[in-house]
Amino acid sequence: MTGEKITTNNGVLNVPNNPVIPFIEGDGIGPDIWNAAVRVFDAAVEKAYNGEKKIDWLEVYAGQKAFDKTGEWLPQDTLDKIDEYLIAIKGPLTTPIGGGIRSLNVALRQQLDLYTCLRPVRHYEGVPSPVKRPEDVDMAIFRENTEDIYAGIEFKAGTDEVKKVVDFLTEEMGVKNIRFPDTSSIAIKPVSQEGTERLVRAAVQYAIDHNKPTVTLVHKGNIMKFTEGGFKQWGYDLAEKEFGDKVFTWQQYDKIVEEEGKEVADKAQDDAVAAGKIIVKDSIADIFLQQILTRPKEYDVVATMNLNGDYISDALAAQVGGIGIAPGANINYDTGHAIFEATHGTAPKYAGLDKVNPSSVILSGVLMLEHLGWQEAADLINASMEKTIASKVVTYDFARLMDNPTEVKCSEFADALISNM
Ligand SMILES: NC(=O)C1=CN([C@@H]2O[C@H](COP(=O)(O)OP(=O)(O)OC[C@H]3O[C@@H](n4cnc5c(N)ncnc54)[C@H](OP(=O)(O)O)[C@@H]3O)[C@@H](O)[C@H]2O)C=CC1
Ligand SMILES: O=C(O)CCC(=O)C(=O)O
Ligand SMILES: [Mg+2]
Repeated sequence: MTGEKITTNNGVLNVPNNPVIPFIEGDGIGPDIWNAAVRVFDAAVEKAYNGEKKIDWLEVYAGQKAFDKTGEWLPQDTLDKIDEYLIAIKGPLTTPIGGGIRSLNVALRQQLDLYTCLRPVRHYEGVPSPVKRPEDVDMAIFRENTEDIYAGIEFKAGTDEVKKVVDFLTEEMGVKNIRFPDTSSIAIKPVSQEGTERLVRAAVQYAIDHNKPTVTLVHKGNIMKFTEGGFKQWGYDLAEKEFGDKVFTWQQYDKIVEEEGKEVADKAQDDAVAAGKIIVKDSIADIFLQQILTRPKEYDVVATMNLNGDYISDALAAQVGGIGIAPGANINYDTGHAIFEATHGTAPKYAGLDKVNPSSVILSGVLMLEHLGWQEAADLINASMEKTIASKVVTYDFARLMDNPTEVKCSEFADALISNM
């Protein structure tokens, strides 16, 4: 290992020319996409900086590969290394359904307290899409990454544990509406003011930094009044308290309507827009899922809880070509820790076939390069991605939706990206 550590000073990253960056290859299609992606990253960095900068990749283990080597699915050494080197990148990891280990992806986010899952969604010209105007989709999803039902607090039907929970709820808390108490599993959904505030703070700051006109708080607060409704309330309060005259919220709008009438409120909102303030609004999750299809232009930055964010990110990805091209990052803006990762999973039926689209992990790497301040290398990959797709050289997922494509393998798509840089 010849590289140096990335460090942080008062929230500002200090990136050496040869940073050590840990990577987790991932399960299933992980090795296929990682082997393609790493060549693209190295080529872009080499070309952008003429050899002055170079990433020193450090493999760390999680998932099946870790288990085969160490008998553990998520070794402490992996967490320690990411903690030490601050920035990492990973492929997808398998989570069994209905039993077995809990998600390693979620464990990494929780144990390193990577409270923001940032998933920007935009269209690359030429990418096939099921909607008429995919170019209207340009959103950044801020998904809370440590709370909600992803906390994994669940009690299985038929166990002594769930019986205790049901007895406590019915006997001590006066709960009368567990429909089938003897055969229910129970899950707990913690959503906190602190968790909400740090996520919404990051989302509004992102809107300011990236010149985005709106932030939308997405919730199901009509039904889950204190968790999802709390998220909405704490989110609005935080925006008003910490961002003052940089924002105008729908909560402020409603108050003006109540006190001075709708005309005055409309004028206040128009004035706020004219003054370049960010409009902070909210939407209930079900109608939001309709409106991102019918009126995507109305949404820019989206702040939401863990489960909503998981659903919304795959749904939005579909509108711009699917999860094969949807990048993501898990970030703690306070400590500087971040793990960049594809939005999709391990797609086991394609594992080892050198077939799938590596763009999701490649564009996650682009987010990482931007995060490091290596914009020139990020720009090279973005431009090459656009050029390659425009020339219809694509993997199977895009090829099946295009007229006259040149379908290439995962590794060949990486070759094309490199030669088009
Ligand atoms: N962050 C992570 O590590 C994540 C892990 N997972 C885990 O992955 C496993 C499998 O999950 P599953 O729900 O099947 O979802 P996956 O995302 O693994 O795959 C579902 C489908 O999405 C398409 N797809 C996925 N990746 C690509 C790609 N790179 N290029 C092109 N198409 C792609 C394929 O569609 P088609 O069949 O149409 O070709 C695939 O069959 C589970 O264990 C799950 O828990 C899931 C999500 C995230
Ligand atoms: O951890 C998993 O297996 C799934 C996670 C997931 O779907 C996501 O983060 O988008
Ligand atoms: Mg998901």
